[in-house]
Amino acid sequence: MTKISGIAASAGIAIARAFILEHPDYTIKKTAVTDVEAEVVKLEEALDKSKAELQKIKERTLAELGEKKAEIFESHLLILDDPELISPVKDKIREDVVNADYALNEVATQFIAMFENMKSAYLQERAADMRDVTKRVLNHLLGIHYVSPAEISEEVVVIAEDLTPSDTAQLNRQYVKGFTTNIGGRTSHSAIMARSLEIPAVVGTKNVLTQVKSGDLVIVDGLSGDVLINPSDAEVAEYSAKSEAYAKQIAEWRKLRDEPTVSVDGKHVELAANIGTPNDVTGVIENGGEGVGLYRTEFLYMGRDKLPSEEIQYNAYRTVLENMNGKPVVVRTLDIGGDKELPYLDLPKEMNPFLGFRAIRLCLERQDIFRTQLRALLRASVHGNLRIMFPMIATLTEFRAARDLLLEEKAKLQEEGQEVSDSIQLGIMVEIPSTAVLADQFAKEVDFFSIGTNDLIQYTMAADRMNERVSYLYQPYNPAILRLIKNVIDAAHAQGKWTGMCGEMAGDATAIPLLLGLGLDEFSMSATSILPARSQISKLSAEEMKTLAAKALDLGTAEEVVALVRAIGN
Ligand SMILES: C=C(OP(=O)(O)O)C(=O)O
Ligand SMILES: [Mg+2]
Repeated sequence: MTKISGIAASAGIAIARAFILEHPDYTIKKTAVTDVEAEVVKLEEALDKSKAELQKIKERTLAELGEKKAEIFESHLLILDDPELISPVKDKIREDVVNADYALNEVATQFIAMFENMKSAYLQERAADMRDVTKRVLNHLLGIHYVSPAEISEEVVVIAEDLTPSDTAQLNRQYVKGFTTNIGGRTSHSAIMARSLEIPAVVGTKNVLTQVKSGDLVIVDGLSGDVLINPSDAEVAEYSAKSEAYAKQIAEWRKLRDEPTVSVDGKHVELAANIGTPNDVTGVIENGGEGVGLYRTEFLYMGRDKLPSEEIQYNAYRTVLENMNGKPVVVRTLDIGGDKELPYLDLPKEMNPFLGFRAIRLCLERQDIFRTQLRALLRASVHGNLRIMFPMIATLTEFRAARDLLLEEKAKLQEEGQEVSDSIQLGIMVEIPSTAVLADQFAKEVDFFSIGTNDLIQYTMAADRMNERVSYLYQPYNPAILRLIKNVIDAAHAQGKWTGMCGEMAGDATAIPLLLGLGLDEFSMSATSILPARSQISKLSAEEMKTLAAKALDLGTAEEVVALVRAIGN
């Protein structure tokens, strides 16, 4: 057995065979061939293998997920049978005397560009199908063995260098029992999504990919951050018992589902959930969330080929508001950039994407994108208790500019006779130190703050949240961070406003006593963290935590703060 350690990113234990997920290299070279007919045969064989594969996937999808989801594979099969695509590829092989993969790639690229430039949304979407199908055939031509995360159909633990948020979104919980990666941190977006999918995960192991072979038995302990490769029978038994104990603990927490969140001395706080898609609302309700404290709308913009229309967005926002049944829902406007990319926006590569053209900076420049989202939100506002929040606000001027666009769109909608709620609270994320420092000025103009510690910590400590090499500097408990949090909470309270926190720190058992003591009003976290947090708070005294927080603010290091909190035996 080999044991390696990483960062515990999503709780739970997974025991299954390893599935190595690697993104293939599709660099294609043009080569002059001597036997063109052999290339044509190669192409035909690759087409046949692709069709057989697609047929199988289609049948499985039909049986497991229904007709609608299986349709996509039917359309892929049709593309492979389409003479308008296949004949020009064969012609090119014969006329240009070139290799099959080159000819296919050239012809398909032209079709993709043509579809992308079509006016009809239906035809634009065909570009994505064409891209997918081409890759499948190229896999056979180039001898690449690639199975996309969506196609995994047996119980596995996924092993990868890194997972993008869109890879993670494709993971099927039924088969993917856990995952572990070389890079990433607890607040990288794949880790955040693993928590909402409730898939145990360990990230940032640095070398799991070189240690594990496909088919090895792997244990991923998302509670401790350990990964065991080819464990003994005794170890498998030990971890199975640990997994059962964890399941029992969850059942115990579930009893608190419909209870309010109150400390021993009667202080109420609100425990809300972070979500990425309307589907996540089920988890929020199952886990007793008192609201949605952060709806990361950028996932609505991912996994597609173009911007989502106002209607698509309106439906998503309305679904979340209706399903939350009057409970508050904080929707954050588009926060693209950093580790969340939108290939179809074709933005230039940046040296420091986390410090670059992202979130509100992009929205204030690309007002077409921003206004569409604001309209969709305003229209949806009549279906529940909507709160709107702007991400990455660095200056009051940015907030005012964003607020003015919102007000303009509201006035336009009302002129058009559309109903818009008059009680939408408008707040900002506090994730840039300048805003945390100047919170007293912001508090006069916003309705609420939500502290985004994932970014606030990385910007305050100058330590990339995705880079495990500097993860030792990523210190939620550093007194510098605690002082910024206190500044924000006090500034809000002085103006009669509330402060929430939607960074991962809000659900962290070591941070919770301090945050309660600092007077945080709303804690927003992964849905699965809500019940443990409720249980923890019910055993704490808010008054005592006030004293604890005051002591922590006076300490010099994160380690001293952790020791102080641990000493209360929480
Ligand atoms: C919640 C936050 O936003 P995101 O993780 O999406 O950057 C944060 O920065 O704390
Ligand atoms: Mg952020």
